[in-house]
Amino acid sequence: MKCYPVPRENLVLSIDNLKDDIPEEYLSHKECYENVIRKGSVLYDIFSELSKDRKHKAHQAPSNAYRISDGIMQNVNPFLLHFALFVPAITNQATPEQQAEFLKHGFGIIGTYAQTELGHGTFLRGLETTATLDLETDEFVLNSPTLTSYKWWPGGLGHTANHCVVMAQLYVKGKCHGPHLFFVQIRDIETHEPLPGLKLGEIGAKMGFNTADNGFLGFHNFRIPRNNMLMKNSQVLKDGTYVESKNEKLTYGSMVFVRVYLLSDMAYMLARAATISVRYSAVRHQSHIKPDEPEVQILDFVIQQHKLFISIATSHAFKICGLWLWQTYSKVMEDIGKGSMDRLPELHALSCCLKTTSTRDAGWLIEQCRLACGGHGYLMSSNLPSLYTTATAAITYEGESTVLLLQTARYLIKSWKRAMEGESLPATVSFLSEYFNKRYNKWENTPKGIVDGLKLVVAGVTKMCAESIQKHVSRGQQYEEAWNSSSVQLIKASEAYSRALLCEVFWFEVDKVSSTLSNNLAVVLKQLAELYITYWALEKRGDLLVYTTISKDDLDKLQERYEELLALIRPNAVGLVDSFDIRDEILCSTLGAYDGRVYERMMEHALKSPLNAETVNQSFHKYMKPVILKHKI
Ligand SMILES: CCCCCCCCCCCCCCCCCC(=O)SCCNC(=O)CCNC(=O)[C@H](O)C(C)(C)COP(=O)(O)OP(=O)(O)OC[C@H]1O[C@@H](n2cnc3c(N)ncnc32)[C@H](O)[C@@H]1OP(=O)(O)O
Ligand SMILES: Cc1cc2nc3c(=O)[nH]c(=O)nc-3n(C[C@H](O)[C@H](O)[C@H](O)COP(=O)(O)OP(=O)(O)OC[C@H]3O[C@@H](n4cnc5c(N)ncnc54)[C@H](O)[C@@H]3O)c2cc1C
Repeated sequence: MKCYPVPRENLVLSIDNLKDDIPEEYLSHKECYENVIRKGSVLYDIFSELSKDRKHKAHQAPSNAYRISDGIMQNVNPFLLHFALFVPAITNQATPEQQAEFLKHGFGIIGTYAQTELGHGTFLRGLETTATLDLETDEFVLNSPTLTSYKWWPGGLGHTANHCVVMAQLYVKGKCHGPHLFFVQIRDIETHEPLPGLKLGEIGAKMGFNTADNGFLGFHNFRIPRNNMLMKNSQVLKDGTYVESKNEKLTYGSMVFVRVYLLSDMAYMLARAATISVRYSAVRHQSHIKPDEPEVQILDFVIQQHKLFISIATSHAFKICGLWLWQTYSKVMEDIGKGSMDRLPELHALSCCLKTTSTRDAGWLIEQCRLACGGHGYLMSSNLPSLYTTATAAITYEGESTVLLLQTARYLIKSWKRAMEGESLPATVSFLSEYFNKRYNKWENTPKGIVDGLKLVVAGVTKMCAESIQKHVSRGQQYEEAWNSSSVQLIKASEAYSRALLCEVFWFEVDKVSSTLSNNLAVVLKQLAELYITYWALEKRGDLLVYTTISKDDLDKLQERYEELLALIRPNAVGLVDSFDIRDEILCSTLGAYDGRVYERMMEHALKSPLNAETVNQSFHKYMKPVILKHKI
């Protein structure tokens, strides 16, 4: 994509529309939506101008351009779903002819991804919306047969989108073929009124994501052409013949795409939080370390470093693992294009557990960054509350975290069985065979040794799960019941697996590139990678004591090394967050701006509160005064 400034004369709306008179947090729910549409429409116009030469391609990494909207809107862009899922669903699931047809208007249509329903989000096979082929008219008839079948949650569906990709149960000649995707227009392009046969609205205020305009949608005998089913993988022919996909799970491909991408997105969210809290901790002086010396920068407290440096390290871990996972994704998609589905289960397993761990970690680490800013972190103007609610939404959307971990566990158990049967396994799980064949070394107190130890934990917990399932089966439970009985341990296996993966990929990728970097940079990157791995070894010390030969003495040495690393990173901490290179306009934080004018910015922002527009609020005269006067002696 060419990144030149768009000439103003090419834009329908003035760039001045991007400015806010009142900070977003003081607006009502409705005003907030209208405000982000005002700003979002300018951005949409700019993005479409910038993308004019960019051809939509399947499995293409998202452009970073959308980061700009993080600065323009402190909340979520209601057009996000258009870029994040609507267009990718079409490019990945539609035939080339359909893509040309559905995307011919480019940015002239605004779409969303309507899959989740009131009654089902996780269990896709349980979705109730139906798409029934009418052979006579060559159309599908869409219906929402129950209240629980209403689409519920899609971003931008409430008021913004005029099209969507809908997941519905496909019925042909009375037979259900399971969930399939359909391209559906939902609003008139000119009037924006919902089309007849649809019931459309917004689902109401949420914990965060409030400007995402999440909506509901019901269908009543709503007709679309047969060709509107996305037919790259499976087809319905004019005579009603159903042509099966090579793998029915390819329909879930758009979710895999976003799950893979979320790792990089979480790296960025965490970089923003770390930048704010590390800069603030360098500006703020409070309390003494030595009683007779001046008050210190709070960043000099080792416990503050412990709270914050893990966020810097984790952001790098996610960024590097995100690239690795993206490359894996691209390779698997290329293979699928050539007809080989061999690595699809592995990709699914990797993307499920890494999406879960990265979103969960980002959530609690952003919260930790907020707490590390004391009271001021609680202010909306710090931007940490907003970062937190946006990041934690990702723990649930695009696949609920427990559910996705159970998907990875399924793969681990299968792989364990294959190891027992002597089959060779993909590189990402080959350590299970080594464990089964008892080929493991004595504990080694190095990053590589820790990575090996974490893999032993995965293998040990996976073995325990397999035995637990077997035990329940031998006591008379069906396999699926035994699975449910063992689910606490299965989650543990998946969590351990994602931690081992993150540590391994981070360490080995940094090691690999370090020879190409300047010595200074290589040293700092390695310190961050080692900090990350040592942090997790100490956090998981219980598991390491159970499943490896680590000793108390080894753990004491690791603790010592961890504290050494904090001290080594301390002088570079501000430089490290500066190197994330996030502009103040995108950081949107009174606490974290580059110039360190924390207190001045806080006061300037406080004065923007509508309550400060007058010295006495009218509610005083209306309500307080009569009460005060009544009780006045
Ligand atoms: C300017 C540019 C801007 C660009 C912007 C980019 C920005 C990105 C940032 C992100 C922003 C996102 C915004 C918010 C979006 C939220 C959207 C949503 O939530 S949308 C809604 C999201 N909703 C969800 O995520 C719903 C979650 N639920 C699900 O995905 C499924 O129901 C399920 C996977 C849980 C089960 O499915 P089910 O059919 O019951 O399957 P079974 O369990 O019976 O397993 C049978 C076999 O299938 C296998 N397999 C399964 N899946 C896959 C796969 N994908 N593949 C391969 N294999 C798969 C499985 O391993 C097993 O294998 P085996 O063991 O037999 O060998
Ligand atoms: C901010 C936000 C934006 C969203 N945007 C979109 C969108 O654009 N488009 C869209 O289609 N959807 C969207 N969603 C919906 C989202 O994808 C679903 O909410 C999500 O997939 C979780 O499904 P659920 O709500 O059915 O949770 P549930 O599955 O009902 O989860 C409830 C509890 O049940 C547990 N549970 C469920 N099944 C199992 C199981 N098999 N084993 C063990 N435990 C289980 C879960 O772990 C959880 O604890 C969005 C959601 C949010 C919060």
